Amino acid sequence: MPVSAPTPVPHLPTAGAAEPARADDAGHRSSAGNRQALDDVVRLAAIVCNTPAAGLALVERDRFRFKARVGLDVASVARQHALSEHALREPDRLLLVEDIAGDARFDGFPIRLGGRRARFYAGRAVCDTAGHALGALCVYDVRPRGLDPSQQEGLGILARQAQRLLELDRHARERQRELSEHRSMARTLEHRATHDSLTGLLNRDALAQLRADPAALARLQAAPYCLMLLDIDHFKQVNDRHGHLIGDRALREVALTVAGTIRDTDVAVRFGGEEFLVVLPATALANAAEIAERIRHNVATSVLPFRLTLSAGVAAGDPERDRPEEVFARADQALYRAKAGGRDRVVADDTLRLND
Ligand SMILES: Nc1nc2c(ncn2[C@@H]2O[C@H](COP(=O)(O)OP(=O)(O)OP(=O)(O)O)[C@@H](O)[C@H]2O)c(=O)[nH]1
Repeated sequence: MPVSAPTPVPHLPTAGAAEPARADDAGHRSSAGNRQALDDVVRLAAIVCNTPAAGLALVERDRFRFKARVGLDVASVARQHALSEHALREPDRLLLVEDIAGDARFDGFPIRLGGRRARFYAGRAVCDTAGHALGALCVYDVRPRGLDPSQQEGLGILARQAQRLLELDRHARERQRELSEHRSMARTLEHRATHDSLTGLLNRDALAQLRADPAALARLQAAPYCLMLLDIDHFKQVNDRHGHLIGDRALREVALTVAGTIRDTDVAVRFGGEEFLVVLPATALANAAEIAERIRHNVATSVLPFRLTLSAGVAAGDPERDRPEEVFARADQALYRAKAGGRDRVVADDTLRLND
């Protein structure tokens, strides 16, 4: 069979696919660099074999989808009509069909090049490392013809290169997946380390981290700022009368109420067993006391099967003048007065005004 005269190889990418090319959706996603390298392999196949068209067709369910192509009018072919299906059956050999029209097995072969039916096909299977066929590297022409031995060898070499590139793609995808698993694991661990598992609020370690970070501390202490301490009343009795599970439910209910009442810029911490600390940046004492009162009211009217109340102490701080420990001590003192005054109430620290 004579080898045809040189046919110009069109430039990539080829326009006019019968079906939009979606090879990257086929689980064969490539990096931009690898995509270019696969395009190069396909173009080189056309140059080596001196054909106007070439493609890397990968199996995607019941179709072959062209991962890279040059000179072809279609983006995919049904497997039942694809010559590459025959190439896969003998992956160690080149499938050479010198005249497609002359072979009844290939009736209905749909590949077209620049509007003309393909008459010549040569394809070499591309397999994964386990030997499973992934698809085929193929060349096409509009005239019946053949390939000389060096062209056949060249197509085989390029099929191996395509296989290497697809393997690199797979490794890159696996690394990407591992990386995203590690990131998600790190996020989970970080969340566990900084949040109370029962209520979902921040824990004391998280508060310590915020205090150790100058930028975060400055945000929390934006003047005037307040500290609020909330402590459930007679919580021991709740546990004793209703059991620890109901006690836990009550804690979650209070945490939800706190989280749902404060602003996004406020920070709520489960500070002890049944004690919560809220930092309210840029909040005046009267406003913080109002928020505490709202929390107290919402908890007292919550949907628990018994009446639950809490006491709150609120104190204001000035970052220029007060150390956080001093503000905390004043909020704690106010909480003590709320408990001593009969519980189910909010007490705002007034020592600052007295001292001023
Ligand atoms: N169910 C449950 N109970 C907890 C948890 N953490 C702490 N507690 C309980 O909270 C109760 C706190 O009791 P106390 O410190 O005596 O205070 P109280 O009964 O609330 O009394 P006052 O604060 O004086 O009103 C204890 O019984 C703890 O066992 C928890 O995670 N779940």
